[in-house]
Amino acid sequence: MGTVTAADPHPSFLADKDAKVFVAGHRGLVGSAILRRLLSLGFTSVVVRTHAELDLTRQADVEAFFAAERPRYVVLAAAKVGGIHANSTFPADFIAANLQIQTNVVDAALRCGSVRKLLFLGSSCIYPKFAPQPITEGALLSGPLEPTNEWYAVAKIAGIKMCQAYRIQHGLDAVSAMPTNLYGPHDNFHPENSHVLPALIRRFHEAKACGAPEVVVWGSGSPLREFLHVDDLADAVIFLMDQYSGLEHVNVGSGSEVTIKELAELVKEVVGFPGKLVWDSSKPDGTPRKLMDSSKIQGMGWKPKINLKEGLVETYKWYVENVVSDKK
Ligand SMILES: NC(=O)C1=CN([C@@H]2O[C@H](COP(=O)(O)OP(=O)(O)OC[C@H]3O[C@@H](n4cnc5c(N)ncnc54)[C@H](OP(=O)(O)O)[C@@H]3O)[C@@H](O)[C@H]2O)C=CC1
Ligand SMILES: C[C@H]1O[C@H](OP(=O)(O)OP(=O)(O)OC[C@H]2O[C@@H](n3cnc4c(=O)[nH]c(N)nc43)[C@H](O)[C@@H]2O)[C@@H](O)[C@@H](O)C1=O
Repeated sequence: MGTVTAADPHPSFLADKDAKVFVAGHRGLVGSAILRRLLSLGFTSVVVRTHAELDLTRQADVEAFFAAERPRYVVLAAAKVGGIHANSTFPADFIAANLQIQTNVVDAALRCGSVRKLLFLGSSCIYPKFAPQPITEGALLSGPLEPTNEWYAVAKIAGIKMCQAYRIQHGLDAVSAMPTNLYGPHDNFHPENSHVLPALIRRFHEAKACGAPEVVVWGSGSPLREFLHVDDLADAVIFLMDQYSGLEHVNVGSGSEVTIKELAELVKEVVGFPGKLVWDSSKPDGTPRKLMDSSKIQGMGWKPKINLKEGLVETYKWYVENVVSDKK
């Protein structure tokens, strides 16, 4: 790690800490974790833009930004993201914004001529609804998608293919990482549009604060989900930026799964809500199970470090200190 060899005259990512790194989406769950990790590793020239400063759906603005900044490395963590309800309610936004953002960024990265490596972030929803478990990278495009998020999934599949096509035709070192369901500080805690874990943290917290007797949880409680703390994902992203240059995307998961019922019981315990759970069966369950096979990245040497209970305790503390206190 971090060496220059005769075969490859370029330093590795981790030996190139003064190079310009563009982290797109640096205020989101994933981008903020990657930014923290890069700064703690000693990267000195991380370039960021808020959505208001640079709308990545605007091709001309993205090209102008890349031509002016000429980054050497790009991590694409900007996307239109949401949970099961947001994905099924705003399909046009999810497919259009994501296709635009990723197409503009990957193409501009090639055109500006300075980019040595780009990492694109997809999601485990790219896989077929009934893919054999645990899901290997080879399951891509082997069956129909989960209907609640197929538009988002199609955009993410196009992102993987875009990286592959630009590698094959132009030699751009563009790699793709497919994380499982993520959580941690700077997550989106919106009551309807967020993912399940931040949604439940907020709902249990607010129910406890106002003395409500029960909390409503969506669906049947039976779907299984695999959760990974975003700091573990950030480590994996840095690891792949440094170590991986392949055509195929790479799964990034924790390897352990819980039912939504087990998750709800755990959040209830961590928040300290004394009441009961009520299930709203009018809400969709989504994919019954999506446990990823992460043996490819684990075989290269990356491993997750944070278990769900400790990650949840820390995330709830962050929520109370940063989201609840901001609302006061
Ligand atoms: N959260 C999860 O569970 C998972 C996430 N991922 C992937 O990780 C990546 C990041 O997700 P996550 O951090 O959760 O998402 P967030 O919603 O937390 O953050 C997304 C970021 O992208 C920015 N952004 C969105 N649209 C634009 C735009 N048009 N121009 C510029 N910036 C924009 C947002 O800025 P602003 O807030 O200002 O709009 C925000 O900083 C995505 O590719 C997602 O698919 C993969 C698996 C699971
Ligand atoms: C990462 C992944 O995330 C999304 O897929 P998902 O895993 O189905 O996402 P989710 O976190 O929203 O739900 C997980 C499960 O949890 C249940 N559930 C219970 N109660 C709440 C609740 O209050 N909110 C939410 N959102 N879900 C709830 C919910 O009914 C479902 O059974 C994709 O759209 C796409 O964005 C993607 O790639």
